[in-house]
Amino acid sequence: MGPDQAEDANTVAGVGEFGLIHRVIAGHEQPAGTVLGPGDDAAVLDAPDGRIVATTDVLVENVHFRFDWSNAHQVGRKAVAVNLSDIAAMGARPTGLLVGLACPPDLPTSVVDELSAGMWEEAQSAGAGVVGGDMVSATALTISITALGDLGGRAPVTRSGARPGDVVAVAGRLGWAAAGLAVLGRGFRSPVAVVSAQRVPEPPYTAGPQAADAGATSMVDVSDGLLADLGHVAESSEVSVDVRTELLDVPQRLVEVASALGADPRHWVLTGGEDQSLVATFPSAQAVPEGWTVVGSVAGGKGVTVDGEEYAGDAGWQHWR
Ligand SMILES: Nc1ncnc2c1ncn2[C@@H]1O[C@H](COP(=O)(O)OP(=O)(O)O)[C@@H](O)[C@H]1O
Ligand SMILES: Cc1ncc(C[n+]2csc(CCOP(=O)(O)OP(=O)(O)O)c2C)c(N)n1
Ligand SMILES: [Mg+2]
Ligand SMILES: [Mg+2]
Ligand SMILES: [Mg+2]
Repeated sequence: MGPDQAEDANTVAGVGEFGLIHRVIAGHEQPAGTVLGPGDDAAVLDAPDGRIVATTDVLVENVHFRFDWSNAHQVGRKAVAVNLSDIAAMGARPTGLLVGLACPPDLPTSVVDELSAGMWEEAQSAGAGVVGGDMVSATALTISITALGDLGGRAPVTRSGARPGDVVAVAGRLGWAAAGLAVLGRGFRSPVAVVSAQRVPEPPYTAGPQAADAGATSMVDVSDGLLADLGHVAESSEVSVDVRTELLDVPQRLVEVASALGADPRHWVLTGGEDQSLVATFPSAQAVPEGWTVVGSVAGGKGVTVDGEEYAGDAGWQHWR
């Protein structure tokens, strides 16, 4: 760090580790169930049924977000949303978040403030709070979040419970964030509906516990792409999954954006990540709760097909490819 950064009270280096921690832990009311929030060596959360769900996702600047595409508040919301969709995908309700922030020294403190505000907004929308974290120096802004959730006495819905004869259903949007990524990647900022979806996903948090209560046999959130994430269910459950395109909604908005960009909207719906929707399997169509749409079925065998055929393109996002 140069002396300039240490002296500039508006950068993270100027404020220092503990100054930064004070900024983010003050001024928020913890939800009921948080016995002890940030400030001690660990947080304490009530876990009435004695079982806690825990998950971690890391976001790195220029890999998961760009500040010329999104502002810090939006990035904060997204960082929380991608974690809380994993909690929902187990059939649980989010309770608390632990936020690891690795900041370059010249990062303005205003960015940390906005990130923190966005995180709190998204957390509170799902009934959770930020109960702790860590602040360190780094060369690239990195956000590592651990989310905790309460199963409320439910059995966890895993990736491995799908059975031949089950139906596959989706709650939430598909393809919107991918359309937004394509738009932003070409230097455009509109249409705002798809760009907003890329900036801040809208996971159907309550649909996770709802599906669990309805007897979902397996569930996963769609972070990498419907086909890619169903691939994890198929592998873990030792079944095959077929997605029927006649059951898949390809929204008019996506059709329009795709036609402007010369892209295939169906490809976004099938393989686009980052909408953080939920896909689950249910023993029958009658068991599928309101708000969920049947998109396919489970059979014996292996792998994921579309209309009975292997999909020609990539099934979803993979790092280092
Ligand atoms: N470094 C790691 N150490 C241990 N487990 C890991 C690590 N990275 C990923 N996992 C586990 O591998 C599984 C798949 O990870 P991932 O594809 O990131 O899931 P998701 O898309 O739900 O975030 C998860 O159970 C995750 O906790
Ligand atoms: C700057 C930028 N480039 C590319 C993307 C697209 N992108 C980055 S990560 C990702 C998939 C999901 O992220 P991952 O880290 O795999 O989350 P997980 O599956 O573990 O939940 C996608 C589609 C983006 N959001 N921002
Ligand atoms: Mg992950
Ligand atoms: Mg997941
Ligand atoms: Mg992934």
